[in-house]
Amino acid sequence: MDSYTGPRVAVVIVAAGSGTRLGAERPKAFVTLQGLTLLERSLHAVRGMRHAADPIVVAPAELLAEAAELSERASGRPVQVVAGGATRQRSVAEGLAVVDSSVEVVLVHDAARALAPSTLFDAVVDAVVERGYGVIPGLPVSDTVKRIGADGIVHETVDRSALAAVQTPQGFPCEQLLTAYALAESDETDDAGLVAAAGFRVDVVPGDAHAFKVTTPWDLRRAEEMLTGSRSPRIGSGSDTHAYDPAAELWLAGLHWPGEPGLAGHSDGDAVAHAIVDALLSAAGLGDIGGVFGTGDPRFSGAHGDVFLTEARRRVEEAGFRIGNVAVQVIGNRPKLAGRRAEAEERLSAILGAPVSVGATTTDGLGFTGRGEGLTAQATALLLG
Ligand SMILES: Nc1ccn([C@@H]2O[C@H](COP(=O)(O)OP(=O)(O)OP(=O)(O)O)[C@@H](O)[C@H]2O)c(=O)n1
Ligand SMILES: C[C@](O)(CO)[C@H](O)COP(=O)(O)O
Repeated sequence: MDSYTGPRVAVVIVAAGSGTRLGAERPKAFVTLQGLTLLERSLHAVRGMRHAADPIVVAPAELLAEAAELSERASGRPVQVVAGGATRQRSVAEGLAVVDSSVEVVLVHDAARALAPSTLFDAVVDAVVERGYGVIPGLPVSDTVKRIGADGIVHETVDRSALAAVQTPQGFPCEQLLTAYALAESDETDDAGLVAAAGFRVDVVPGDAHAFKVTTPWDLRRAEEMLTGSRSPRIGSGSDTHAYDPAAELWLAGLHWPGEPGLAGHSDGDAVAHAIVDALLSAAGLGDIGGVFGTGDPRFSGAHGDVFLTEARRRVEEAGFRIGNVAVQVIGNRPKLAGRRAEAEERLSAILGAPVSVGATTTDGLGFTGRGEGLTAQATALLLG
């Protein structure tokens, strides 16, 4: 952003935790939420900021390469990625170690708060600039809070009007945060704790309910539901026609059909797969198969349908969609699909991770399909946001 005249901002995104309470197969920041990892979603929020901000990603040492690739894709440019430490505080310190000396405001953000909106990041920067000290987003505590003993006995009710449940991004003048980390003696669960311990003032500003931390499987489900409900479903349609080529092998609906005349084409001519790819891309607003894969690209010469379907799925998921279902109809005299319909549906559903139904019809001898010159497939795809 050449015309940007605001403060120089860096956002340290801590993504090096293991996510033991989530219990997923991958470290939490690398778990996907509607097709994008928590880390990518956090980076999208940074990218959407009104303020120009440089993200710095702190990732598990063994996932540095993957983190760099995801970060570059989500940010549209190379991103500094460093290895984290054993605690959140150590990980933040590793990120701060590479903050450029010209940076004026540093935000520290949990990758786990993947749905925190860009507006919250901007509001925190604005408040830090206006006040000249640290600010943290917080929400009022709505439950009654009790102080309890180790034995589970309730000792007292805590005055909740004096409490806030604090979130990230937490923002600070760069120098104050660096000083606090340099002086750190205690192990705090947030950055504001260290900054306050170093003697600097920190204020709470209004938080955002979307900035909740994905900690448990229940939180992940809640995040999924919020995303599903937040975008309208989208449908798309696609069709593909190929002439029969008796000299070629037939590949259709991801299956090989020995003894049947094949279909002519740059790839394997699988009209069913290609129609589905077009339906998926159109539903996501990502163009069409020719634009995405290009018939001139030698990588796709002779490629089977699963190559195109897998890449189309990756792209729609990367765009934040989940495939709801796909329906496809084959129009032509051959092959007779009925005997292998279930097999075709199973194969296509496995590739797309969503139900695919396959039907077939003829055209009563009319047109090119009726004359047995070729075959058409028409597909409709539903994407959920
Ligand atoms: N050594 C650590 C621990 C945590 N974090 C990051 O700090 C944020 C908040 O931590 P938390 O939600 O507690 O994540 P985990 O430590 O991964 O979770 P758990 O305590 O369930 O293992 C997360 O984005 C996490 O990736 C980190 O970068 N390095
Ligand atoms: C920084 C934080 O997200 C603010 O609420 C929180 O303290 C992190 O806590 P955890 O102990 O790492 O779960």
